[in-house]
Amino acid sequence: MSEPNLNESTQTFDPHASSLQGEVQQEVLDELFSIRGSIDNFDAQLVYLLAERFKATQRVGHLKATHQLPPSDPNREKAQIERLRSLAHEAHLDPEFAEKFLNFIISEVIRHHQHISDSHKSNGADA
Ligand SMILES: C=C(O[C@@H]1C=C(C(=O)O)C=C[C@H]1O)C(=O)O
Repeated sequence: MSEPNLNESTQTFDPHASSLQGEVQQEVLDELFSIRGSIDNFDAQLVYLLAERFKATQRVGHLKATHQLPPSDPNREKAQIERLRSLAHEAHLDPEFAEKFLNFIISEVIRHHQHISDSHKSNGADA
């Protein structure tokens, strides 16, 4: 996985941005900022993980387009959802949320695959 780098948006990010400044005791804010530091690290990992997942699914999209395969694979999705729900249960994450999250990602992947397939066809690759 590629390493997060310090680009403009990460350099200008203010980890202490808050609507609570001046509203609560400094002690409380300090604890909040400390917890938010972890949240920011998790968010960065999520973005980089998702980017790697999309790189892999793009490869699947090109493979499917080359071999005229459909963008979605409902049986694969069913198996993934069942597995993810079980993992979520083990991890004390709401399985409903895990399923919704995976479906959200998969629907974006299918959209990409449709796009790849359309471009492939309009480039005359299947002629
Ligand atoms: C990536 C694929 O294409 C689609 C997207 C999936 C995903 O994002 O995991 C799973 C199944 C397919 O509907 C695949 O077939 O493996």
